[in-house]
Amino acid sequence: MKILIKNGRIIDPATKLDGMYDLLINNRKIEKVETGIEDKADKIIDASGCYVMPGLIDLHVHLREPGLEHKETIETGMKAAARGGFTTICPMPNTKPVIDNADRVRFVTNKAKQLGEVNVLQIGAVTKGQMGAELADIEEMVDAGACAISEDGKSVMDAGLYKEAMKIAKKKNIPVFAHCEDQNMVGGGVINAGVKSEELDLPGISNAVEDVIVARDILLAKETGVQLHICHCSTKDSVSLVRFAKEAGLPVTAEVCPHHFAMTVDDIREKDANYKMNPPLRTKEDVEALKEGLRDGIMDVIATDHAPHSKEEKMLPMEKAPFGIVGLETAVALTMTVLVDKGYLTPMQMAEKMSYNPAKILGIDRGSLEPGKIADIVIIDPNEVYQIDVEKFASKGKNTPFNGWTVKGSVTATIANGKIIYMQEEEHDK
Ligand SMILES: NC(=O)N[C@@H](CC(=O)O)C(=O)O
Ligand SMILES: [Zn+2]
Ligand SMILES: [Zn+2]
Repeated sequence: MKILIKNGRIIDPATKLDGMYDLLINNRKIEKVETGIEDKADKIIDASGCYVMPGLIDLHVHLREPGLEHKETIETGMKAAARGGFTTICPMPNTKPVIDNADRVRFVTNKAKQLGEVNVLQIGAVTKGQMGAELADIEEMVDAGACAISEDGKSVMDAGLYKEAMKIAKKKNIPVFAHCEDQNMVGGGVINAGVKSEELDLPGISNAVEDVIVARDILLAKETGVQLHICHCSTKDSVSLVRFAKEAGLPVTAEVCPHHFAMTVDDIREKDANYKMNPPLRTKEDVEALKEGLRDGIMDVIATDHAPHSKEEKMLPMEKAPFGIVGLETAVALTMTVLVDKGYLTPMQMAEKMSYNPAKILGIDRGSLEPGKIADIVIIDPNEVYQIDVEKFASKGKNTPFNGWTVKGSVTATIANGKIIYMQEEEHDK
């Protein structure tokens, strides 16, 4: 099967190529990237006016299977990924049961392989049942294919135990993905602590809840030498701490989620649980620091933290509803609209943060458009203006505060392992 992508703007961080070229896919691999390719192909895609980037890699999603299929399944999550331009996704282990042994890693991996072409790399838990008391079977999980370990949903509060896990991760040459939240400081908080939480009479979450664990985990990475990736950074001081770690030469990387740079706590107008996520939406000052951190290369990755929940769960009062919003099908639009279109990031930097850097963190041979590589590709129309409509999502989760937002930038096609897994058909509503 040959696919020829004509007239696109090829943006490839691996080769630093940014220009108008054609790209030919042959037998699941990229064969050549040149001007005026005239080879016969089974399918020709006209990418005029579009960006052609390496397929996006999301280091942080929640697929909810096994056990929480009413929120999302591996299948619906993979469809949402394809629609969002993602060719590789890393599901977190906070399912029911928790992914804390080799069999469960294999269960997700095998099921995903049967279902389609999106590359699904499972993350294993740090402790058994994510209970924080006893280490999970980390070595066996890595041998079964786990790409990283994480306790996402909470922090491992026992620093001694976490340090042991880090030593094993270091030995097995995998990164630790850290959810940073001091359990003893949260105090039932639901949104950012400040004027808004007082106005809405809701318990608040201070920045320090995140920052103290970011600092601790960086110091643990220093002591163990483990590759530490800090999930969903939301505060100004998180950015400063990551900057400190990088200046000290530590193997630390960090991610920012679109909602944390696209909205502030002031966007919460009423008690609507679609605005409830962990960490919470922060202040303008924090958002500015996150955007600058992304621009300046301190923050390496944009990941979605796609966290689907059912309508019923999100209809509950703010204090009772679960934390989390969906993100796979809005990430490109929000990144394009808020960062690229506004000049914070170049398209090349976007490709770095959504594909090239995640591939490097995982140590996988993807995230590049170089001839010879696996053909994982996303085509993005940077100029299409439309409204986000949750009813069009492939995800079961419709929980997002961005429904109805007017955005600029859409995914027109996604190709994984040389196969077209999504092609935009309908025009979006203007
Ligand atoms: N981010 C969230 O608000 N929720 C996530 C857990 C997590 O990422 O910490 C979830 O699993 O729903
Ligand atoms: Zn988390
Ligand atoms: Zn998460």
